Amino acid sequence: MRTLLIAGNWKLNPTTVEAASALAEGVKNGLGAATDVHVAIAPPFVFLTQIDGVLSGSPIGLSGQDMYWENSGAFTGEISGPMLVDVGCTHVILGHSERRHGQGETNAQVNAKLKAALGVKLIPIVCIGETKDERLAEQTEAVLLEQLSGSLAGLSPEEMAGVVLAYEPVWAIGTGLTASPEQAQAAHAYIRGWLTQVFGEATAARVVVQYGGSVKPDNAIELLSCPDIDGALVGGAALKAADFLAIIKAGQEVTARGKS
Ligand SMILES: O=C(CO)COP(=O)(O)O
Repeated sequence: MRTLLIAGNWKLNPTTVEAASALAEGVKNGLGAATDVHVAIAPPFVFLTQIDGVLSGSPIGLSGQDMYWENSGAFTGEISGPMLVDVGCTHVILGHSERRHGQGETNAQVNAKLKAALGVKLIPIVCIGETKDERLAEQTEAVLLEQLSGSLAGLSPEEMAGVVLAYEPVWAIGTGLTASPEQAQAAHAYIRGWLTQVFGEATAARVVVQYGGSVKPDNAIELLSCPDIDGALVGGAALKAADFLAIIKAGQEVTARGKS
């Protein structure tokens, strides 16, 4: 079985280094040394150094929320892969819908960032997912196909095996609307099928595909129990240590029970 990855995307929260440190401390203390599921948090860039210190000695991964495809140079406002590595990051989120739709980020740009991330040995978490209108127009699979083929273009099977995908239906993000386990599993099965076709069965079986979109303590078990859902990318509920820890616990329960 793939090891579940429960990751917290803090987005533009919290607004002070004290609050960010306290949140990270709460997650670290609650988790202890447990490693049966993988855990990562993605604080805002400016808090990464401080939080790397807080996480010292814990198995929790540290993630950037984005990065640029060049390593250095005249790119005002950007953050590069080597910089993330230098401040202790292990992961980086790429192509989040809030960047695709809010900042006009394209599949080609996500692909360039992905290759740069792999180049510095960061574990990329590549986000994909359809909008409400696209789902209503029955375009979900067409949108996933375009995002998968564009964002993951040119990867070898070995590189692909080290990439995490996050299926985040845009209509479920921050809305309290969660994809039903059936809807989520169907999308994940489509993604796994595409991976099998393009990269082969052995690689597809290794790729961790998270679900994201209003994951909460009370819906985590049923989502994480789905055969092709290998973790969660958590937004709002990752801002309360107790809620995030409860989602991690759900992952640990599913892991202990095993999936069919
Ligand atoms: O966008 C998300 C994680 O990247 C999900 O956010 P919410 O959990 O707040 O819906």
